[in-house]
Amino acid sequence: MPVDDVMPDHTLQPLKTLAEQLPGLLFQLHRSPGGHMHFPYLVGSGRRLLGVAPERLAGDASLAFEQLDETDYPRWMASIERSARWQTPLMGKFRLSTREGHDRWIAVRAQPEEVESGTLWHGIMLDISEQVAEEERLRLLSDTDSLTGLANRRKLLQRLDEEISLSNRHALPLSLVILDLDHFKHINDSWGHLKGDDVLINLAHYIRDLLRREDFLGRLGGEEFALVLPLTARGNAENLAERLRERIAAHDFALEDGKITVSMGIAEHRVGEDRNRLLERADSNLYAAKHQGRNQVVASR
Ligand SMILES: Nc1nc2c(ncn2[C@@H]2O[C@H](COP(=O)(O)OP(=O)(O)OP(=O)(O)O)[C@@H](O)[C@H]2O)c(=O)[nH]1
Repeated sequence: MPVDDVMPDHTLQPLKTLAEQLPGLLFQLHRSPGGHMHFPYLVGSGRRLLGVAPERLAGDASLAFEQLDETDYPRWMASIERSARWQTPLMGKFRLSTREGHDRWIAVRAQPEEVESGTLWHGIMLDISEQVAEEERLRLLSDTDSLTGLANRRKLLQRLDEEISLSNRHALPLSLVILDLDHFKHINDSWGHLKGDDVLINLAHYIRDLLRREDFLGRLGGEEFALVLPLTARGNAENLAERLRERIAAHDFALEDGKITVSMGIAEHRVGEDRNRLLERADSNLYAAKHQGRNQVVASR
């Protein structure tokens, strides 16, 4: 039953004024047993987000649902079905593409009621785009190394775990490369810590630009980086690492006559192997590369 029918006027007017201040809208959504939906009641400034005149939505809700992102649409239709069938609250969020071309995130919470003519939901939609953007900013911050802008250790290990689980499930090749700057202490000592930082930043960007999109580069810590190479067997990882090593040794990092070189240890994941064992094997190959004179790639163990 629409709100206007049950509320006295003196209560209704403040409610409407209040709703106009909401970053969203209050609504009733009706669904007939045959599946036709319409919005008998819509109030609040957020109505304009739906991009369709409320009078038209009063006859046909599908005009609003058509604005949903193509991945959200089937999900929401299924949620509405479920909520009607089990009389459970309808809740979640979806993305709306507005006419101005910005995506907005809308949160919905609605309670279904069985009525003679089908199901009637009473609910609220709120524009939560700012909160979602803030969550995304914090997520990025917690995943990013602040000096180089690469994935940090936490994110890198998380990605490695995901790739290991894919590799275990589908027996797909996966390689890990650990890359460490040679004699970096000497660079800091000779040119200062700030220059050392510049070298780390430039090296990170230089390597990233040489990689494919599927390859994942992160900073493990200090002057140590790691490359996760999905769908890459040891031989191919070795070719890539060798190419990187040569390019880095030839690159001008603006250190007057100083050159930058790197050592790398490679390990290809073995089905069933856990992350720590894989890291240990790559690390021990890196140690061998350092021990054998640096500026080289080792993939043997
Ligand atoms: N500028 C700068 N230096 C860092 C950073 N993190 C670690 N370092 C320095 O990296 C150096 C690492 O030194 P070592 O572990 O002795 O290694 P190395 O001198 O590269 O020698 P090898 O790895 O054996 O070739 C130390 O001087 C650290 O202070 C950083 O974020 N910025």
